[in-house]
Amino acid sequence: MDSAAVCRSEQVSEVIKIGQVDDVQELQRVCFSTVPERYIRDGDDRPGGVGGDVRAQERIPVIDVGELQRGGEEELNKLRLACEEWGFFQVVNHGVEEEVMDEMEKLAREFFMLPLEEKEKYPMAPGGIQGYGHAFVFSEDQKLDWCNMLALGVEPAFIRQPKLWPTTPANFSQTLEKYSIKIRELCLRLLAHIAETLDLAPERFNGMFGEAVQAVRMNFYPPCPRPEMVLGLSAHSDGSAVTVLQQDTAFAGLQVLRDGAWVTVQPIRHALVINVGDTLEVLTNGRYKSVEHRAVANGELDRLSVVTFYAPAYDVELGPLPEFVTDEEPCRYRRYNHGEYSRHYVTSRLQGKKTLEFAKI
Ligand SMILES: COC(=O)C(/C=C/C1=C(C)CCCC1(C)C)=C/O[C@H]1C=C(C)C(=O)O1
Ligand SMILES: O=C(O)CCC(=O)C(=O)O
Ligand SMILES: [Fe+2]
Repeated sequence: MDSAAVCRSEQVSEVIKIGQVDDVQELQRVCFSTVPERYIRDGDDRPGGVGGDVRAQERIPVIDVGELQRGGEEELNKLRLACEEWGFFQVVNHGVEEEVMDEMEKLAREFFMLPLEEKEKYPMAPGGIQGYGHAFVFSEDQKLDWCNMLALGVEPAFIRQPKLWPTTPANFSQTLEKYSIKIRELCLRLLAHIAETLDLAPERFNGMFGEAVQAVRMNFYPPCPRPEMVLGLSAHSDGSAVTVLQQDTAFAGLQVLRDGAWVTVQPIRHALVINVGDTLEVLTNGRYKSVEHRAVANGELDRLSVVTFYAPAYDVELGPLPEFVTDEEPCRYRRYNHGEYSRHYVTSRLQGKKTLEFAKI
């Protein structure tokens, strides 16, 4: 693409038609003052839209995992409250070394800074889920997110598509392996503590997940000339059991829906953001709920997030655990196969919590 191209709408739509519809970094590079129509959200769907108040002052809870590991009752109570009332919290003293996090962030950033031709060596197939591109786009009239993404299956080995793992920058794959091992350990610890908050045996969740699925999605949000009109990432809940999100501290781009308003997650350097996914909502019969969240773009700054989804194996059958089904709390979700849910999730648009209707009774 010619970087000196004059910014006319025909040219922008040509960019879209020649298959670069999703590459917002290219749009930003070539034509910085214009945002193509497909990215412009309808009023209510915009960051400041009606019914979408932003409460920037509120803070999601911060949990000290070291304290949980030491058996701290107070911290466990904080975790229970965080899961019950927020579905979102940040963790500190989480055991993932800062150097490992920094290296992952650096290499992910370097990947997104590569020329488009290089990144396109790892293409996400249309309607696909792994590789570089835009997932969750299924029709021409669908609004697009102001985001580029690289998504990769990590564990178990059979979900990996090694051809989609970048060989540039050097060490990307090695670093992702190392990072994923540490994040997996954290997921195991967190699920054990979450089980404790529910008076379940610590191994209860992991014991039923089989060969758990772990996938990573790296989201890059370049600056946008009209950030008030676009979304970096559409509102959604995650299909996982838990999600671990690492974000840079440039600006606060992640927002969580709470009591009808969007609460901004203020980045804390080297903390990780954790959220309850749809799987835990089903297992706890809605006691802990997956929460809608979205990302917004910024006029001057870019933003990177590295997101790990941790979920049961595809062959696991799920439904509310008997402990959470009582006369007062009747069963709210049917039993289903998690592989089927994963398929349903990745073939649906990101649209709030709509995907979970799959499981609702
Ligand atoms: C773009 O990808 C996603 O947003 C995503 C996909 C995750 C996956 C892969 C990249 C490889 C194959 C496995 C899996 C589908 C998990 C989101 O993941 C959510 C959706 C489900 C279901 C989940 O467990 O996490
Ligand atoms: O980038 C963010 O802050 C949000 C990312 C996210 O929610 C996701 O990848 O599922
Ligand atoms: Fe998410």
